[in-house]
Amino acid sequence: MREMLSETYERYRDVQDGRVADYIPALAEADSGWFGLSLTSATGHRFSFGDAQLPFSIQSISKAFVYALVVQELGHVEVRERIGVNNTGLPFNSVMAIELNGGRTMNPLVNAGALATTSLVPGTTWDEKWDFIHAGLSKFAGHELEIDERVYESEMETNTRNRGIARLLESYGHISLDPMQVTELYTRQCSLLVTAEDLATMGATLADGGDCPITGIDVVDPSVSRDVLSVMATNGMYEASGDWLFEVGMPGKSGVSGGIVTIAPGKGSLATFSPPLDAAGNSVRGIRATRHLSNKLGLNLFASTVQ
Ligand SMILES: NC(=O)CC[C@H](N)C(=O)O
Repeated sequence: MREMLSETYERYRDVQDGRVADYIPALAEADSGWFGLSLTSATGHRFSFGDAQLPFSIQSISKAFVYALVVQELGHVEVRERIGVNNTGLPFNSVMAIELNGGRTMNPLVNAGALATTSLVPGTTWDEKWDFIHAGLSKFAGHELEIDERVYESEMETNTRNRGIARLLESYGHISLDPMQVTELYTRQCSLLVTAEDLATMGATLADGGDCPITGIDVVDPSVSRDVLSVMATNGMYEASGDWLFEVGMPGKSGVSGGIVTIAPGKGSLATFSPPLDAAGNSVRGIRATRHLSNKLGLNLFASTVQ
């Protein structure tokens, strides 16, 4: 397996396409050459190559895991009614997606739906809500995750658009907490530091029906994992989710710092890290490497044979 990861690394390391995100100033400092691959099986075996132990802020990938924790608390009927499960067909930070849909969010994996999902986190104070998110995402990863305070401050200074989205949802009555508090919580969850190895473990927890294969801790129920994976399949790569599912054939979730986590249900998870992004905000090397490994390992859920 390690040879297959190293072959994939060599195959795509020289790809020069894509641009490192710079709308959050601290993210612009990333090296465009960073490239890491990690795979964790549902039985807890791990294989890594390249910059798989380099920490980066989790960004949008946090949305899938906070959604899991909220569905676990509130149940999938209520969360589906409130947040939705359909693709917007629009960029991740779209305001139009709200306006075109009667003031409602469409799904939990773009900013509007993620802010609304974070507003449903249990707890009476901001600190309690934050502890819930922090402890929950750490359980998925199998150890306590740290915060990148620099990324947090940098995004807090520039996240006027997300504050606007939260305020717009408030105007429609579709957010369950003060919009500024929600934006802070959401920005903080996006600033948690992970490595590709952590992401692969988080994904393997979903692949294994909610049990972390490294610690054995039961983080969410199997029915919650199932819901999260279906929402990742339809929305995990924003408006490019159809292209992704067509090419890779597995649920995945990306973030603007360059991470992608992909889940082979029942089998395990593959995580990639490479900062240069395409126009939709998905890692260019990450997409190519995952597509290649999906084909090589026969992981496409829609394929009957290895092609
Ligand atoms: N696509 C992303 O990873 C976006 C996350 C980022 N924190 C934002 O809200 O803009």
